[in-house]
Amino acid sequence: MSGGLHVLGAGGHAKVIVELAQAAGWRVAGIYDDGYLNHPGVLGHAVIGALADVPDKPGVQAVIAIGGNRVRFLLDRRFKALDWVTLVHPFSWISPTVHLEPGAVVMAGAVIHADAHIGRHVIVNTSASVDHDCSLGNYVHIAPGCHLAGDVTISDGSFLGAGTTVIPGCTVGEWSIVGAGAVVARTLPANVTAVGAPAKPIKEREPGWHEET
Ligand SMILES: CC(=O)SCCNC(=O)CCNC(=O)[C@H](O)C(C)(C)COP(=O)(O)OP(=O)(O)OC[C@H]1O[C@@H](n2cnc3c(N)ncnc32)[C@H](O)[C@@H]1OP(=O)(O)O
Repeated sequence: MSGGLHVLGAGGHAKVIVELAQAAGWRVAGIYDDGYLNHPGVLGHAVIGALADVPDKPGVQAVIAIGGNRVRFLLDRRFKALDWVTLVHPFSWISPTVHLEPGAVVMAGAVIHADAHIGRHVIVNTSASVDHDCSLGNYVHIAPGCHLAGDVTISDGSFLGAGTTVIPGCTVGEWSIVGAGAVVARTLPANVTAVGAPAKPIKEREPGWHEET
């Protein structure tokens, strides 16, 4: 932790990430955002440059503080050399059998049970629970208050809105969006937006939409 933590993004989510990092013992080394000019700062920390100014070198420890899954996917692809850290809030609980991939963040009040797998740059947001044997793919975001029962799979890039519940054994396909308050009671396909209880697709996107720049 000696060089401190470089934070990519300076919006509302960055406020939560900065406080999470500090609670976990990190010093903020710098915050970067393309809207850095005249930025008021993040909780007293200046925004020191654009994303292009991030020193993309081995040994530079960093986290992406942007809630949009596609943006985290693109930044992970852009910054090849950074050492992505995992951040775990001291007031969360994670089974020692859980595997967290680089860049994953776990907010206050979250609980992750045995043998869950948490992918790259995943956000397990405030007071979410992830039960035994769940698998969260890369760039997933489960918003505050989501509850995943056992053996659930959330595939790469998918977003679960606040308060979503997923029943045991269900899968959400890649790069799908589930509306706040939904109950996922059947497996959902990739690249859809689904809402309601039970959650049903209401919109569909072309596969690969998240790759477009
Ligand atoms: C700390 C943080 O803040 S983390 C961020 C947490 N953020 C969230 O939880 C936001 C979750 N987002 C939502 O639920 C959004 O409403 C989305 C993603 C489902 C909206 O998707 P869009 O494609 O923009 O849908 P749109 O707003 O056009 O709505 C389409 C229809 O679905 C309905 N709808 C939208 N959201 C929901 C929902 N959560 N549950 C039920 N119905 C919904 C709309 O009323 C609309 O119905 P209508 O066609 O009968 O008028």
